[in-house]
Amino acid sequence: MNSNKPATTQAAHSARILDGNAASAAVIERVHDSIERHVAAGGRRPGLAVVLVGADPASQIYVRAKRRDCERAGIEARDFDLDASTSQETLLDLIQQLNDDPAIDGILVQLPLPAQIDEVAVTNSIDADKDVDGFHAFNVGRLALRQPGLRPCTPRGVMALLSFHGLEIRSKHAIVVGASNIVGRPMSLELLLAGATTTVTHRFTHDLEDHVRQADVVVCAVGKPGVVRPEWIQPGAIVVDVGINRMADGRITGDIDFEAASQRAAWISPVPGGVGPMTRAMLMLNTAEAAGLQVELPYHPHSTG
Ligand SMILES: Nc1nc2c(c(=O)[nH]1)N[C@@H](CN(C=O)c1ccc(C(=O)N[C@@H](CCC(=O)O)C(=O)O)cc1)CN2
Repeated sequence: MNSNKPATTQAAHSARILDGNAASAAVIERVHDSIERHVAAGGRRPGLAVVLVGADPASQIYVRAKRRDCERAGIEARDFDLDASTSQETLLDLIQQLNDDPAIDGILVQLPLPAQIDEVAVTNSIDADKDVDGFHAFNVGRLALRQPGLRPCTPRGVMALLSFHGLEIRSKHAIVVGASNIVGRPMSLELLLAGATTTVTHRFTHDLEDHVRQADVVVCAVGKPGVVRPEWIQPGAIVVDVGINRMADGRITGDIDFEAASQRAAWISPVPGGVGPMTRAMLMLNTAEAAGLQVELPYHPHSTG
């Protein structure tokens, strides 16, 4: 070992990790505590209907994990696994039964649905008070009008992940890359609600690079590896990667090169282990709230306005 080597090499900067596994475990524990207190006091255990249509491999993984989360949280999961050829009418009939069932507090229909079924018709057929995915037009409207009710799980999970790590968003310039109904649009509403100056980019946006370069907070939800290049990220930015891309070898990766972006960002969420577990934890939280329970959270939610 050469002890005379000049100490000129600087340690490479590495971002701090937005740890979705730790944050989600903390939320699920609080949901569990609240439910067990309620049940010990003679209350009914919350019930979640978990509906999977078809056998999409990714959906099967997510639904299996959600059913496991229900066990951890003390929520009664009722499983409905329907054939890929199920008609829209059959699915709407099932949702009507679940809407009318007093033992069911939340209804989750895993997306995407097979092509013969209209997703909008299905999500809007769920009783808005049981809409634990927060996709019903009424619940999205509430979020838009600063009267949040049941909120979409992924955007709520991103906000919870930031809060869990003590990150303040108010007055920051945030960019949401991708404008899907499930993530991008409600994500922009969450950021607005938290007081961020919010830009949403989408497939018709010119000069994505210019927008990303100006952002203090980058939330990327496209589902395309490399869509945001690491060199566009402002030094010290917060990077939240919502993308989940399955590689040929079975591994999953996000939309942004994690190693390279870590050299510039102050904080970054990994894939796996970032937003995905938070999406699931928010489903548990929404179900407890739909059942009328108050859950004391392990973080201070962003103040709204
Ligand atoms: N009804 C819904 N459908 C879909 C939603 C949703 O919120 N409600 N969102 C996405 C997928 N999604 C939720 O279901 C989801 C995505 C990822 C994860 C997750 O736990 N990811 C893990 C990795 C899991 C793996 O190995 O693949 C991680 O990132 O660490 C959970 C849920 C579309 N559909």
